[in-house]
Amino acid sequence: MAVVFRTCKSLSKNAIFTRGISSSLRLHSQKPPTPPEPLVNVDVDDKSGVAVVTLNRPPVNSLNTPLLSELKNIIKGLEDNKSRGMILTSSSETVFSAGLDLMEMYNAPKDKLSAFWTTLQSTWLALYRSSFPTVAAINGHAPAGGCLLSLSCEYRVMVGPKFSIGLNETQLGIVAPPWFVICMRDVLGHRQTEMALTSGRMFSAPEALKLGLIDAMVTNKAEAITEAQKFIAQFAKIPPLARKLTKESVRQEGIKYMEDNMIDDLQMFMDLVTQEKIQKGIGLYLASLKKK
Ligand SMILES: CCCCCCCC/C=C\C=C\CC(=O)SCCNC(=O)CCNC(=O)[C@H](O)C(C)(C)COP(=O)(O)OP(=O)(O)OC[C@H]1O[C@@H](n2cnc3c(N)ncnc32)[C@H](O)[C@@H]1OP(=O)(O)O
Repeated sequence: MAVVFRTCKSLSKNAIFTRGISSSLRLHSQKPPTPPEPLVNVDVDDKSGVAVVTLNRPPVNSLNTPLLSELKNIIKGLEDNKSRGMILTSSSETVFSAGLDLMEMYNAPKDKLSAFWTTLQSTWLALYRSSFPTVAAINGHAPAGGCLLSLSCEYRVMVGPKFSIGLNETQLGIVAPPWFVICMRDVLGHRQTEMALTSGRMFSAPEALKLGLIDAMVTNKAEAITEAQKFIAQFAKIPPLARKLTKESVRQEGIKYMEDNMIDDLQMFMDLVTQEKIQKGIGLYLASLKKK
């Protein structure tokens, strides 16, 4: 797996920024400061043109505005570079993503809350409608927003059996927005989605496989990446434009929902999340996570 520098340069603003800073600082000081780790890494394979995109925000890859923004820029960069495919995975050994960063929603000023949700909306749309094949290599727990990212890809390979996945929002006293529901329904169908979402149930990898929430279960990350590459390889001989238009057609409901309802969806989020009892609930949940 090789990092294509030209691609990375155009993909990660962070990469250009850190290179620029460190080379100029070297003139003035002995020890250049360590550049910050990117929140999302991207490695493009020279031969296949497939990108492995790795969420890298320890400890649990909770999705905050900067991470989502970086992910969106990477997806846009891959589009511009006519990527052959993208595999989304995590640098953590136990967590794919803990979902939305609850700190972004707790006692947050309205402008930050609004920026957070609109970044989530646009990042989701970029991933959901991406023209290239997408696979989630789910190498750890994937609750809520972590599950949403997985569902937005075309194929899911999960490391099992001990990790879990699901949309657990109702357990937290919050409501999965309609586009989360559409994503789940795309994959599970109406009845199983209703059962899963109303209970906020988290599924073990074997349960998820049985239900169809994931497509394959493997025992480690390397196997997950190999399976993901195999899925993407099957599109090598399919004309990309036909594939892209077909994907858009199949996913039209979700795409249209978001395009037509961005502002209303933001309003619903703001109205719900700023309620006192919801804030209290998020605070208690965060405290329970920290007490563990
Ligand atoms: C009708 C239409 C209405 C429309 C309205 C829309 C409203 C929708 C609003 C919100 C939607 C939200 C979706 C979400 O994604 S909410 C997030 C839900 N996530 C979770 O429930 C997962 C919580 N985390 C865990 O279960 C675990 O952390 C786990 C991922 C299993 C990993 O466990 P472990 O490895 O043991 O790690 P720790 O639990 O010890 O966590 C380490 C530290 O990370 C902090 N943490 C964990 N998760 C989050 C998070 N999501 N956000 C922020 N911080 C998180 C945790 O507190 C630990 O912190 P510290 O080290 O300081 O103790």
